[in-house]
Amino acid sequence: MLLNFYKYQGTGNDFVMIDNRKGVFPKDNTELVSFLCDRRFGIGADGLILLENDQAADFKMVYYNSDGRQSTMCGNGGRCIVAFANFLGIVDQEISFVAIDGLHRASIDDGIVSLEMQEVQEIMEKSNSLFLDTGSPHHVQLVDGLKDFDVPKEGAKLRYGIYGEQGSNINFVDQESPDTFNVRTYERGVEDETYSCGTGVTAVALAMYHSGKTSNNRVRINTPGGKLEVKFKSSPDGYKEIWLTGPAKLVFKGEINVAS
Ligand SMILES: N[C@@H](CCC[C@H](N)C(=O)O)C(=O)O
Repeated sequence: MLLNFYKYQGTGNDFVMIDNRKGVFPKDNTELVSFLCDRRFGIGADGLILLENDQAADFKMVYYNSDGRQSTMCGNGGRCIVAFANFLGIVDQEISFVAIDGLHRASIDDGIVSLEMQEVQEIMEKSNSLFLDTGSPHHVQLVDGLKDFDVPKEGAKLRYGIYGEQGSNINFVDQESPDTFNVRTYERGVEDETYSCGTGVTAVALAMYHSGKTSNNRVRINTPGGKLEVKFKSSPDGYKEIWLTGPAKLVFKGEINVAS
């Protein structure tokens, strides 16, 4: 069977995107998703995203990590599926879609996508890190020498060492200026460093504000794959109106032969 796909990337976090509005994709086929994401034998990506019909919103997003398993919310993937929906002509300026963590609003302007993330009520402070869930679980830790830090090794140690079966994504951070941070992320379910992680960048922005490293509620984040911005409102019961903004691009489209 020939499978049509589109390849998108959002600040270097890349995804196989499939229009599954006809509902023909075998959603429980972990092996197939892992093959499609394989960078040697398949298309290659950090994850795979299905665009599906939804009764209450413009569309539904189903996200898989490259290990082939469905996972929690993907911020960069959410920005890329908005660009994909715009390319397919199924949305206009103001967009809403349903993901595993609920309804999201979004907008797109000349390839730049702003995505509203779910509210965050709790940020856990540990001895040298913070932990919060921005749609996916994130460990946030300031480090010296981020540029040369062994993110795959140190990230795996923490992901498997202190976060049990569920695991967590691991973000290593250094501060560039009062409102700008550099971030490198080890991603659960990719089990390696990715060029960028949207829910991770969102977690870093909130964690840095929460711990007083910045007093700005509009935070710039540099990742190896590009620049993102997170703005938010702080309230007595947490953080809301959290918007993740950055580029999302179609790289290529194609078809791939898969066993039917
Ligand atoms: N790259 C994503 C995060 C995707 C989910 C994450 N790997 C997990 O399993 O928690 C993003 O941009 O947020």
